Amino acid sequence: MSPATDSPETGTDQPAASDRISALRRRIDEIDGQIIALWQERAAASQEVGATRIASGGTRLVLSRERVIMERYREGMGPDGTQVALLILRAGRGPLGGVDAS
Ligand SMILES: O=C(O)C(=O)C[C@]1(C(=O)O)C=C[C@@H](O)C=C1
Repeated sequence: MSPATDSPETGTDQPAASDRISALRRRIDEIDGQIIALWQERAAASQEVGATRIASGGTRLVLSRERVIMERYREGMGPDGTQVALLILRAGRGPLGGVDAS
């Protein structure tokens, strides 16, 4: 670890490459922060949808809607999109999901 930062070394001794890697890492850190914030916002929205539906006598899940979402991620991200969608949907279930199997 560098003493000047909490980020690991860039892995190269070449200054130009190291500077470029550091700049790209700053952008990656920004993107990660946005992904985390969006993940949390989505999970909260999804949990409110579920709570609202249950309170009005509906079901907790709507599997046809989940299929549409999984297809959107698969189309946008390729085969890995299905796994991403499953994790996103699981986050949205939150405390409504009952016992966590993980
Ligand atoms: O769109 C809904 O009806 C939701 O409840 C939200 C959501 C989701 O996280 O996208 C969550 C559970 C449902 O099974 C389907 C979708």
